[in-house]
Formats: sequence, structure tokens, C-alpha cells
Amino acid sequence: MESSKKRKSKAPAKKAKDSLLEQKSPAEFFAENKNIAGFDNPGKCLYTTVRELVENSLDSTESISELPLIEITIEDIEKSKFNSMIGLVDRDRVDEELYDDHETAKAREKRLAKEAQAQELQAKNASLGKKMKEPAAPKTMKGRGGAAFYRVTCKDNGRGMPHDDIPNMFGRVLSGTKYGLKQTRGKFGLGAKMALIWSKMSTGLPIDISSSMKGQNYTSFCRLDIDIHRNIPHIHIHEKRDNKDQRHGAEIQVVIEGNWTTYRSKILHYMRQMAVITPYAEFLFKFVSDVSDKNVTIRFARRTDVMPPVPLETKHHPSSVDLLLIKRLIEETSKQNLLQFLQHEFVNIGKSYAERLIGELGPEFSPKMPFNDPSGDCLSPAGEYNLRLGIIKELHPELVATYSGSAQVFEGHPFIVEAGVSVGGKECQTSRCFSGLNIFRFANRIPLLFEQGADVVTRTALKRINWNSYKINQTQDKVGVFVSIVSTKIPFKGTGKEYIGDDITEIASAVKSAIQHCCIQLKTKIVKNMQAREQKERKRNLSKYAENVAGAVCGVLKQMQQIQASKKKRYNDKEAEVLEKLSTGMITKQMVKEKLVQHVEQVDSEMAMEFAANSGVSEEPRESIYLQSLEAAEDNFIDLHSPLFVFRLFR
Ligand SMILES: Nc1ncnc2c1ncn2[C@@H]1O[C@H](COP(=O)(O)OP(=O)(O)OP(=O)(O)O)[C@@H](O)[C@H]1O
Repeated sequence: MESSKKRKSKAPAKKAKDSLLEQKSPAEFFAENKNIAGFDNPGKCLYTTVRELVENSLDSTESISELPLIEITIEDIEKSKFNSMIGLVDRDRVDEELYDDHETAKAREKRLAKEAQAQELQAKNASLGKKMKEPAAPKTMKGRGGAAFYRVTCKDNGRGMPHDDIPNMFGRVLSGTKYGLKQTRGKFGLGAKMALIWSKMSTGLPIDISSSMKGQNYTSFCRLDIDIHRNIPHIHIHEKRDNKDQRHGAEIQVVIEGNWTTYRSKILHYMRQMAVITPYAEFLFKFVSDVSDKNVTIRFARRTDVMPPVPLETKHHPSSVDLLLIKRLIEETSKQNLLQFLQHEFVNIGKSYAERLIGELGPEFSPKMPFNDPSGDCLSPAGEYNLRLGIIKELHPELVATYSGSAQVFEGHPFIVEAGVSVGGKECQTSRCFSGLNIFRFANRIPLLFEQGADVVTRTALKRINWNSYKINQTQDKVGVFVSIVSTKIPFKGTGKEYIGDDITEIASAVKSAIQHCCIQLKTKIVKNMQAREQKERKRNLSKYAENVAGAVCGVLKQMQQIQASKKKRYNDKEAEVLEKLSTGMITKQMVKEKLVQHVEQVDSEMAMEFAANSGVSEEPRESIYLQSLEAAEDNFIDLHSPLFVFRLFR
């Protein structure tokens, strides 16, 4: 039998004459099914490439507790420049109409505008939770003439990569450093390779990687593409260069076909949402083209230096074990005996428990033996502080409430749900906040933009929250619903990491409870605001009629004067005094009006005092501030949360 090592480096075996059996390498499989990794059409490929590179950079900077500084540049490569890059002589077409992709300049302009419009509509529908199809691939896909090409560069100040590992990290599908039981954005060992596979498919150009690790006096430079058939890196250059600036981090550059026109708003939306969930990062986003008015430069500034703690690697929970896993753990363990194995490979099994378990192994062994849930200590949620700060900084709502749930478990994996609900703020195209529910989803601190309708967060917000009972009008108010889920295993549907299904009851109910907690906080505030508004309205109405009422009062008095003069009726002393004052000008219409207004003011302030006394406020109006639970104070700081700001006090 061939050794597995030997088999790995060979091309998948050719089928024998009489056999129908075929084999595929993982790279081939994903090249043929690139849509399952989020590479559906050129526009989506551009979006997913940016996403994969940014998320790798964030994972890398956070793994060394470095405040992320990430520069993303998308450079529009004009056609003749692209042709010279791939060594194609730029030649004018002689018979334009011979080409399948022939399109007049006017038709092209019209098509692009239509595609952009459809994109906007799709984004709007998505924000309302309506299910719709992904944008259709542009018509020019059948021919290459209309294709657009971009150089995507992502530079970070992260850990960098060991020199010798780089070719496999980028040139072998299903290889990575994030397979362990640890909360990371990346998981499958696929994303960067998909960008390379797409570049190979659409442009034939290799990927460039520069990387330096802390303390290295050299920079690793690697230019490679991928041998798709054999799933191995095909190295063009792999060398050490001078690290003159002594910087650490990585810079990845890839040239791909894309469609900026149709995916511009998705990419910018992604960056903004990333800034919401990562307010401790600085992102510099640039789109550069020869047409200067198409250029975009956006700096998402860092607003805090406080990063969530580094997620810890954890062990398997006994309830997550299956036969395959236990076999692998037995093969890989360094422990010599069963007692040590149980203690070392799983969470929540101490020595005495392990001994009891072993004692139980036998016909009476019960699989239902209770275990404590795994703790959430290994997770690194964004934190209420960061979530609130991110929402305030990017969306400027009128009210915001946040909540961080405690760790829970599904299939042996711990998870934490955090939520924020905001109300009001400006209608905003870039941050995509419109009237109605605007749903923002994050998983392991990645914004999720696609497949909104099927996601657990959207479904929960639309179907399981009774917004009216919290005095929130779900169709007219501008409501932001932010839900961030972190876990050692995010149950994404598909490798494209686009949504979390609605079928895991533990997650669905944790999401519901987190949103409800936010709504309860908001309701108190909204009710107070409504009462204050009603009172103001009442006062305005009363004051508005003061002029008419004063006129009517004076009219009555004047009639009484006439009756008195004609001696038809005798008035008592008090009434006579008033009529006397009216005739001597001591009472005028203006004076009556002023008295009425004064009275409204007085009643208003008395009511306000009564309201304040009833609601327990004795002085100036106050803002509610929320203090985090005291357990969290172990971290050496205490957060004070208000709808308008967050204070973090360090000891
Ligand atoms: N900017 C970077 N800095 C440091 N290491 C990186 C960087 N980009 C990629 N890597 C390394 O390359 C590996 C492969 O990356 P890739 O994007 O293919 O997969 P992944 O991030 O592990 O998982 P996923 O497919 O879920 O994104 C990563 O696990 C990481 O170790």
C-alpha cells in the first residue's frame, strides 16, 4: 500500500480503464464550486476577497494583542495596463461586432447604472429582512471584453508568518493555523486560497505575500500560485529580504476580476460594520482609479485602545465527543494512561471525576452522566463597551441599549450572545440605517451581509420580538438591531460564512433574550420621552389659544359693561371692581393674555415637579447610566453606560 505521505504529493490517481471512479483535489473541488465559499460572480468575488484578507489581518493582529492598523486598497486596473501585466499585446479590435461582448459606450453606461440601482434596492430590501436573490452576474460575463480587474492589497501590523510556512498557508487548500478549539474569524483554512484560485481563474496572475514577524531582521517575500490539480503551492519567488523598517505584519496583494460598480456599496457597508464591531481598530480603505472622481478614501478611526481579551484555546467538552474525535484524540495524545488522558484532553474532568468515570466503564456505564457546561472563559466577545461605542460612533442614534449574555452551550461548544438596539439617528445611506428594522449581524466579530432573511438574528427580530410592547414602532422608527455571537464553533451554513441557521434552539433563544433585555432598557427611556413630549405638546396647545381666550374674556367683560351702563342688571362688588378696572385701562386684553400664558407655565412646571417626584427625580433631569455587573470588575475597570456615551474607569 502507498504511504499517505507519498500519496499527498501526487496528482489524484487517473481512473483505470474499466473504472468510472474519479478523484478530485480539494483545490479542484473549490475551484469548481467556488460559490459555496462566497465566490459567486466577479462582484461578489471582489467583496469576499476583501473580506477574507481583512479578517485574516484582524485575526493576526489580535493574536499578538496588537491594536489593529489595517490598510485595504482596491486599485482599478485599466484594461491596457492589465493586458500588459499578463503579457497580452494591446491590439485594437478591427471588427467590433464580431465580439460576443460588443457593447456601445452608451449601452455600457446604461447597464452599469441599472446594475448599481438594482444593488441599492437589494441592499435596502436586505436591511428590511426581505428575502431576495443575490445580484445577477453582469451580462458581460459571457465575454471577457467588459470584465474589470483590480489589485487588492491588504497590509496589517499583525504577527506575520513563519518563512517556511507561507507557501502552504496560501497555496494548499484546507491548511491553516485556526483549526483548534479557539474563537477566531477564520476556521476552514480556505479563504486566502480561494482569493488565489479566483485570481488564477480570472487573471492567471500569482499572489504576492510579504511578511515579517516580531524581531525578524528579514522580510519574507513569496510570489506563488496554486497547482489546482495537485493542491500544492507553485512557488515563483520565495526569498528573504531586508526588513529595513523593522516592522512586523503582513501585506498580501492579489489581482482579480471584479465589479466595483455593483459591489461598491456592499464593500463600504462591510467596512463600516467592521468599524462598529471593532472600534479598537484603525482601517484605512482606499479605492484608486484613473478617474479621480471615482476614488474613495475612508479612514475608520480608532476610538478606544481597549481590546477584548485574547481568546484562549480550549479543550473538547465531553458532550461534543463522537467516535471519530475520540479515536483521533487517542492517537494524538501524549498521555500514557487512561486517567491522564481523560484529565488532559477534556474540559471539566478533574482527577476524581476521571477515576469515577473509569470505575463506571462497564455494562452499567450511563452516557447521561451529568457534566457541567463548558465555560465561556476561552471566548472573546466584543464586549458591551465596544459594541455600544461602535454603534454610537458609526450611527449616532438617539437611544441605544446593549446587553451581554452569559456563556451558554450547544453541542459542547460555548457561545456568548451580545446585543445592542438603537432607536433614531439620521437616515443614513452609508451605514444603511433606514426607517424600520435594520439588522446588523456579527459572528466571531465578522459582519455578515448576505443571506439575511434565513439568519437566526433576522428571524428572531422579525418574528419573535413584540416590538410594540416596548413602545417601538417596528415599521416607522429607525431601529438598529445589532447581534454579535462568538463561539469556538459558529454553526455557519456553508463555508462562505454568510449566515447562521435558525435551527439551533439554544442560539435562537439566547438571541431573543439578548434583544429583549435591550428593549426593556429602551422602553423605560422611550416612555419617559413620550410623556415629556406629550406634556410639551399640551403646553404648546394651551399657549396657542391664549390670544383667542383673552379676546373672548375681554369681549364678555365689555358686554357686561354695557349691561351695567343700561342698568339692566346690578353686579356685586367684586364684579363691579373688575369692570371699573377695565374702563380705566387697568385690565387690558394683553394683560389677560399674559396672565393666561403665565398660568400655563405654572401648571406645566407644577406637573413637571409632580412627575419628577413620582419618578423619583428631585433635581435636574438626568440620564440613565448603567453600571456593569460587579463580576466584570475583576478586569480592573468598571464601565458606565449611557445612551450617549460610555465611560471606562480604571482602578
Ligand atoms: N495577514 C495574515 N497574517 C498572518 N497570517 C496569515 C495572514 N493571512 C493568512 N494567514 C495565515 O494563513 C492561514 C490560511 O489563511 P486562510 O484565509 O486560507 O484560512 P483561515 O483564515 O485559517 O480560515 P478561513 O478559510 O475560515 O478564513 C491562516 O490560518 C493564517 O495562519
